[in-house]
Amino acid sequence: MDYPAETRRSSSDKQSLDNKEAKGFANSNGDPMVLKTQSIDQTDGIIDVNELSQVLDEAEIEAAGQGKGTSLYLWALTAFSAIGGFLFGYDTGTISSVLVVIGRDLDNRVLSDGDKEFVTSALTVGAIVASLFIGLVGDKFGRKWALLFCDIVFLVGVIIQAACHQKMVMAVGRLIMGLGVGGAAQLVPVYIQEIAPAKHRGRLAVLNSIAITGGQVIAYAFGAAFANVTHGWRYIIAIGGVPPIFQAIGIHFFMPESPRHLVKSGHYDEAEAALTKMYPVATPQEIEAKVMVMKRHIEIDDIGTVRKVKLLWTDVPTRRAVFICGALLFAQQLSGFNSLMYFSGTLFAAAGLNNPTATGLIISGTNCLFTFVTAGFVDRFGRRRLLLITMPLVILFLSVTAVIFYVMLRPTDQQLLSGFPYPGYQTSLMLVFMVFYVASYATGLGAVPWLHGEFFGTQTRMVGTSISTACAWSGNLIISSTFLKTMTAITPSGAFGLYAGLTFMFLIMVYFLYPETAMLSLEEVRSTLDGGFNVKKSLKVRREKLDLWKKQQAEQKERAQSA
Ligand SMILES: O[C@H]1[C@H](O)[C@@H](O)[C@H](O)[C@@H](O)[C@H]1O
Repeated sequence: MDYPAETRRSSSDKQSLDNKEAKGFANSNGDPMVLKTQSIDQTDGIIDVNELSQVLDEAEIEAAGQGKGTSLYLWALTAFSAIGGFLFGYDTGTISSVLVVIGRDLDNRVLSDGDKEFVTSALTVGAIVASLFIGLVGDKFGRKWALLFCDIVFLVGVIIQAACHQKMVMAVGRLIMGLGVGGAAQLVPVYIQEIAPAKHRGRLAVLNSIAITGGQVIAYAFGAAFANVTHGWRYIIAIGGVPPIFQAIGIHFFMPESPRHLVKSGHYDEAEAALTKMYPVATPQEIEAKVMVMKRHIEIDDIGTVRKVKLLWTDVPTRRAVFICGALLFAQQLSGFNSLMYFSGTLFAAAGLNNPTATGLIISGTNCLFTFVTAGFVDRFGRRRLLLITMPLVILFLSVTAVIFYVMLRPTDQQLLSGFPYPGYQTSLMLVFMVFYVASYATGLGAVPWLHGEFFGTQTRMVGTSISTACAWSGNLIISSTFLKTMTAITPSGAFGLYAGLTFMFLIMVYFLYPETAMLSLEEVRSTLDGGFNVKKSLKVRREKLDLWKKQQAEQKERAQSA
């Protein structure tokens, strides 16, 4: 459809434009974001598009046509793009099992702790690099083509690793794979957030976290299955080549571009078609309104890469977003979960558990299972509340694990010695508390920080999330490259105690600075950071929205009953 300066609407549509009133925050200029109490009935059905998008509450436009739930197509699309998350999980998950069974296959010698950390961290370095540039690729060529690029890179990384015989070649393969992993980690949540309706945005985005953690479980399962197969680790890695091929084909034939990107590149018809499929109960007018709002934003947004990057610092609310999102993703990593993800095989083998890879499966399985809990609660319950409940539990269970380690390792002078007969009940107790720790991590810190795209305006979403994603991978690098050495330097109990202390520090930050974003439209979320971190205000707006939503639900029910 051509978008003329004027759009004709039916009188019932006009009615629905009357007396709009929605409370929001002040924008960065200090103007209230109350959008808007104004009648345009006098326009005899002809509405200027700019006027229209100013008159309509953008939150309402975002909500328009969503019906009772989210369309099957939207779920399918989210699940399909989350294959990127699955690859992130699978490729970070395989290393633990690979390191256990790799034996003398590289350079014809057993890998040292340093070698293991080196090979493990190579992927993370690649991921940091990718997260810093993939946002620009996604902005220029579109989210889906950037994701296709990641799939190709994944494949190259898989082939190099599965065929390698030297540590250095393995590291190069992991570095290349890291480019794909980091790219997907950055693109997929943003793509999902851009297509998702406000009410279910959290849940849909958490689907990506489920894919990540599910990928890790499957990596462990294959690890266990191939544990006794000669050169089984090569098969474990090679299997990871299947999903990128599948996704690449799907991207070509089925996946629509993010409507926002389509509008940006002037493909209004395609944007409309994509939105119509995503919101099957929306009227053509509602779809039009959505496209118009996007168009208006994009006109304001199109400011060039250098200015966008500058805005990360010069625009104060955006700077706050970079800080809070980067810090939370950093906190996620410094809570130490990936030390278990990458090294639980090595750790449990040293502690004397018979099947270390299967034990790792318990860890990754718990992580995945509890991410479903997040999906169930993140919108209704709120992101902030989930964090404030689960982070103290993370601290508690990490501390208990530290104490158990302390007691268990007394006979070996606080060093974990492979082959020492540690009492079985102590090792099992350690496993139990690690499982509690992982469950609380997965319900909050594991998934919520990946909703970071919400805090940025469309201008800065890609570059802003690039920075916070890079913070996640930097934290990951710190943990993966130091965990084994930290355990030697400050003892295992010291290492887990350290993670507990760091999480405590970040809990204080969340309490004072992390606003609630559940139920708010992307625009409202963005404005929560105007003039401060506005924690109290965000809670108030969320409560109002929730009340309104409940009221609407009750009215709908009443209408349905009386009909
Ligand atoms: O959100 C994910 C998830 O928690 C994964 O299990 C973990 O390995 C990643 O590092 C994290 O970013």
